[in-house]
Amino acid sequence: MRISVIGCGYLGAVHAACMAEVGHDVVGIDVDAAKVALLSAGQAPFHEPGFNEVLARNVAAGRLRFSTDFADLADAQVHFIGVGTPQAPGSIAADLTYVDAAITALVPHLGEHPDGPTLVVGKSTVPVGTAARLAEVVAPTGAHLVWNPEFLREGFAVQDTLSPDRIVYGLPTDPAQATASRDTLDAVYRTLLDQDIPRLVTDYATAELVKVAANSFLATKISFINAMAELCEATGADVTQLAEAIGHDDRIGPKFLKAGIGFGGGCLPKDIRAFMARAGELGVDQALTFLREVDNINDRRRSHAVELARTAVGGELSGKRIAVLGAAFKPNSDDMRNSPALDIANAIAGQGASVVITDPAAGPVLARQRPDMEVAPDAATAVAGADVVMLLTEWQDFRDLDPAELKAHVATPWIIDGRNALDPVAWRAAGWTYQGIGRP
Ligand SMILES: NC(=O)c1ccc[n+]([C@@H]2O[C@H](COP(=O)([O-])OP(=O)(O)OC[C@H]3O[C@@H](n4cnc5c(N)ncnc54)[C@H](O)[C@@H]3O)[C@@H](O)[C@H]2O)c1
Ligand SMILES: O=c1ccn([C@@H]2O[C@H](COP(=O)(O)OP(=O)(O)O[C@H]3O[C@H](CO)[C@@H](O)[C@H](O)[C@H]3O)[C@@H](O)[C@H]2O)c(=O)[nH]1
Repeated sequence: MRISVIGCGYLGAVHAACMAEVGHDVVGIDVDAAKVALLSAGQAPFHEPGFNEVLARNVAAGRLRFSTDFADLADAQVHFIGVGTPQAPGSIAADLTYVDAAITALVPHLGEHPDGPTLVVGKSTVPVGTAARLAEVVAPTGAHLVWNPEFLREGFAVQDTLSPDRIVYGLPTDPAQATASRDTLDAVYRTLLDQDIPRLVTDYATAELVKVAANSFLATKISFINAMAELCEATGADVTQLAEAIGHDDRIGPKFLKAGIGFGGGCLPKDIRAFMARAGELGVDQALTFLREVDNINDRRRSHAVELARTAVGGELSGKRIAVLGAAFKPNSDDMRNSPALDIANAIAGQGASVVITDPAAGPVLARQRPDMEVAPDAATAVAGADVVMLLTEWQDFRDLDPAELKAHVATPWIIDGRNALDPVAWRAAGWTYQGIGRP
C-alpha cells in the first residue's frame, strides 16, 4: 500500500521505516528540512537502537522516501499523523498547533483513492475529543479518520513498532465508515496482525483515553515506588528489596517499580499534565487530582538528588566539582526532553558547582546545543578531580564501570546512584561512599 507519515520525529520516522520494512511504499513528510535531508540519506537524526539499519535498508530499496513537500503524499491511501503534541507554553495543556497545521496542510491533497477509502490515521497523543473535531475537518474530502495511538518506548522503538503489545483502532461512529476504515487499517497492519497481536476496536474517545490512561498508570507506578523510597529513607529500609517483594505479586508485577530520580522524557510528564488540563475542561478535574501528586512526587526526586549532592560536599555546592553520568532521560536514547539528569545537572550548576556531564549518545548532542556546559567524552574523563560522582542515566557503560579503576581519578570517592543501578557492595568494597535512592 502507499502510505504517508506526517511528522518524522522519534515516533514518525520509526513508524515510516517500519511500515516500509513490512512492504509498504512510504513517504515521510516533515517541515524540518535538515531532518528530511538526513533521513533521505538513510541516516537517523537521533539515537535509537536498530533504527539506522531499518531506515538505510528501506531507503536503499526505494520503498521509503522523505520530503518537506506535502504534494509528495498525494498518491498515498493512508496518512499517519505523528507530529508533536508538547506541553503548551505557559500551560499544562497539550499544544495542538502542530496537529492542526499538519491536518490543514494535508486536507487539500485528500480525495478518492483507486484502491479504496482514503484514511487519515492519528498516532500523536492528543486530548480526548481531538479526533471527533478533526474528523469534521477531514469529512468534506470523503476521507475517513481513525485514531490509532502509539505505545512505543524509546530505546525499543523498532521492536515495539513491529511487535506491539496491542493495536488500538478508534473508529468513526458511522458503521459503513467504521468497517471500511477497519479493513483498510487491517491491510496496513497485516504482517503484525498475523503475529496474533491483540487488536482492540473502540470509538474515538476510548482510543484517545487508552493512551493517556496507560501513560498515567505508568507514571503513577513510578511515583508510587518513589513515594515508598521516601518512606524507606525515613526508616532505613531498602526500596529495592521492597519493590522486589511486592513485585512478586502477579497483581502488582515487577516492572516500572524502579525508584530513583523519577520519570522524564517527551511523554509521561507532559501527558499526565495534558490529561489533568483536559479533565478540567470536561468538568471532572477531581477524577485526576491524584496525578497532581504523581507529578509532585516526581519533581521532589529531582530536588532530593540536588540535596544529596549538596550534603555530600558538606553543605555548599559552590566551588565543588560534580561529575554527572547521563544526560538523556533514559538509557539507549539521546532524548533530553524533560530529562531528570539534565535538570539535576542544571540545578547543581545553578548553585555554583562546576558540573561536567557525559552521556554515550546525548553527550555530543548536548555539546552542540549547550556550549555553556562542560561535556566529557566518557566517564573516566568526566570524573577527573570530582568531589562527587552522580549516576543519573543508567547506561550499561556506566553499570559496567570498575569502581577501583575510577577511584584513582576522583578527588573524593563519593557516588550518588540516582537510578539504583550499581552494586553498593562492590562500590563500598572499592573504598567509595555509596548513596542510592531509598536505600540505607
Ligand atoms: N517519542 C515517543 O516515544 C512517542 C511514543 C508514543 C507516542 N508519542 C507521541 O507522538 C507524537 C510525536 O512525538 P515525537 O516524540 O515523535 O515528537 P518529535 O518532536 O520527535 O517529532 C515531531 C516531528 O513533527 C514535525 N512536525 C511539526 N509540525 C509539522 C507539520 N505541520 N507537518 C509535518 N511535520 C511536522 C517536527 O519537525 C518533528 O520532526 C507526540 O504526540 C507524542 O506524545 C511519542
Ligand atoms: O521503573 C521505572 C521505569 C521508568 N522510569 C523512568 O520513566 C521515564 C519513562 O520511561 P519509559 O516509559 O520507558 O520511556 P518512554 O520512551 O518515554 O515511554 C513512555 O512514553 C511513551 C510515549 O507516550 C509511550 O509510548 C510508552 O509506552 C511509555 O512507556 C524514564 O525517565 C525512566 O527513567 C523510572 O524512573 N522507573
